[in-house]
Amino acid sequence: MAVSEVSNDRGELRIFENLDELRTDLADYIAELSEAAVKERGVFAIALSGGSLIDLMGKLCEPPYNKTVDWGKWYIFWADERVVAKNHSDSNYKLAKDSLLSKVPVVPSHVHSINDSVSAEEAADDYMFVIRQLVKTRMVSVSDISDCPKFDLILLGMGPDGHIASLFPNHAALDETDEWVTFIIDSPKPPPERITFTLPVINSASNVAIVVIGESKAEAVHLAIDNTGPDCPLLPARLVQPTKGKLVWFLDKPAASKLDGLQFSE
Ligand SMILES: O=C(O)[C@H](O)[C@@H](O)[C@H](O)[C@H](O)COP(=O)(O)O
Repeated sequence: MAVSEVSNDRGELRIFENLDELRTDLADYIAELSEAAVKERGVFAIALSGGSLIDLMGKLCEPPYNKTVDWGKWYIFWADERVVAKNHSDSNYKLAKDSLLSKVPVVPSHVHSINDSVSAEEAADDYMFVIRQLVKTRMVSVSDISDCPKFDLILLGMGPDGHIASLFPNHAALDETDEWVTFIIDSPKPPPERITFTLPVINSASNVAIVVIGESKAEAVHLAIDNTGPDCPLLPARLVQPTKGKLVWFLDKPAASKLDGLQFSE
């Protein structure tokens, strides 16, 4: 149960007393969206990120979710990936596989990780091609206002600098509007080579969740959510504004500690 739930023009904020409550609510949220998408479209297209998010999704491997979620209907993607071998400890695919995907009955052919044997540029092109094929067969929906894929859910973490996926502050990748997937070779967070969904794809999703824990992110959470002045830096996380979809923030109390005017109610 969130200690505070508020909705404003930056989406719905769910703030939790402790990580166990956050984990349970996150699992419920994902399970409910999965059920709704499977009912409506027969499949659930979900994109993951790396970092602490994957550990926070851990409850999905436990009862009741491991049995009640329709895992066979999941189509799994990455909103961003490090361009390393799939068995490398930096791989977001490996992180998700080891901690989550290997513990639930997903269909291996529905797990769409990047081609790890080519350059970052080729991996981005290749990933876009893969997504395009799945849009054609409507395993991934298409936005009715852009030609972008419309994922049922995109899950993001956020760094202390306000980056989401592999879209970093002041990086040219933030301005990419022609491609669905782009690449960078100078990530400030190692490793340097990454591919990432672009903002138009993120903002075309039906649902986007940004999951942030820890005091080191409190300032970025404030800058990404509160109505700050024009002199404040424009963080990538602030540019997450789903056009028609719904944005939900999952925060623990330390991450939420610098939000303006927050009243914690029991
Ligand atoms: O591959 C990556 O590095 C991630 O996708 C990245 O966007 C991550 O989600 C944030 O950096 C937050 O990571 P933490 O939650 O571990 O701080």
